[in-house]
Amino acid sequence: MTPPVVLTIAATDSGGGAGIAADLATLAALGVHGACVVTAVTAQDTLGIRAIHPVPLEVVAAQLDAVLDDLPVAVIKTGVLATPEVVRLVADRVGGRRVTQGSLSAHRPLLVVDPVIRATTGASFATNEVITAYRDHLLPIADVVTPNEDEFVALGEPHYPGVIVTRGGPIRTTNDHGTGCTYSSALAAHLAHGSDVGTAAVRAADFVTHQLLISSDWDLGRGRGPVAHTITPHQGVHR
Ligand SMILES: Nc1ncnc2c1ncn2[C@@H]1O[C@H](COP(=O)(O)OP(=O)(O)OP(=O)(O)O)[C@@H](O)[C@H]1O
Ligand SMILES: Cc1ncc(COP(=O)(O)O)c(N)n1
Repeated sequence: MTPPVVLTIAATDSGGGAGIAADLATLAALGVHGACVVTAVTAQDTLGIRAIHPVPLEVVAAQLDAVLDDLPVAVIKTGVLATPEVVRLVADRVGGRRVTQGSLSAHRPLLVVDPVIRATTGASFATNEVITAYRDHLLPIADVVTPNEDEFVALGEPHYPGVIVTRGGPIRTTNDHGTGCTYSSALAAHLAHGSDVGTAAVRAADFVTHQLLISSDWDLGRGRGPVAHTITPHQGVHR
C-alpha cells in the first residue's frame, strides 16, 4: 500500500540525534514516507553545537517547491527554521497553498510546527527576529504547535486550540537528545495516517516513551545520547 507522505522542514544534526535524521527515522518507523527540506546544516554532537550554517533562502525555496509540486504531502512538520526569512517563506508557501487550493483536499497538508528555539545542550537556534516571525506568520496558520515550556514562554504563551506544550516525562535517562523532534514527527505521522490531533498526540507520547526505554542503556557519545528513533523488526510497529 502506498504510504502517506510527511514533509519535514528542519536542520541536519551531524550526530544523528535530532533534526532531519530523527524526523526521517521516526517517520519510517511509523510507516510514513518522509520528504525533507534542509534549512540549515549543524555541526553537532551529543555535547553541543559547534556551528550552524543556514542554507541559502533560494535553495530552501527550491527544495520546498520541488516537494510540494510533486508529492501528495499529507502533513508538513517544521523543526529548526534558521532565519526569519525561512519562517516567512514556509508561512507564505503553505498558507498560499491553502488559499489557492480552497477547502480541504487530498493535497492540502496539515501543518505541525515544532518551534525549536534552543537545543537540549543549550545553544540557541532562534534570534528574536525568528521568534517574532513565528508569532506573526507561522503560528496563526499552524494546525498543531509543539513548544516545550521554555519555547511556549519565549513565543509569548500563544493560546491557539492546537498548541500542545510538551513537558518531558517520567523516564530517567540521559539519552534524550532529539525527543522533541521524535515526538513531533510521530505526531505528524499519526495525523498522516488519519488520527485526530488528540489521538495523534497520545500515540506520539507513547512512542517516545517506548523509544526512550529502548535507548536508556545505550552508550553513544560523551553527552546527551540520542533517543532511539527506529524500531528493529522484532519490536514490531507501534502505532
Ligand atoms: N523523560 C521522558 N519520559 C517520558 N516521555 C518523555 C520524556 N522526555 C520527553 N518525553 C516525551 O517527549 C515529548 C517531547 O519532549 P520534550 O518536551 O522534552 O521535547 P524538547 O526536546 O524539549 O522539545 P524541542 O526539541 O522542541 O526543543 C514530551 O511531551 C513527552 O511526551
Ligand atoms: C538540527 C536540530 N534540530 C533540533 C534540535 C533540538 O533537539 P534537542 O532539543 O533534543 O536538542 C537539535 N539539537 N538540532
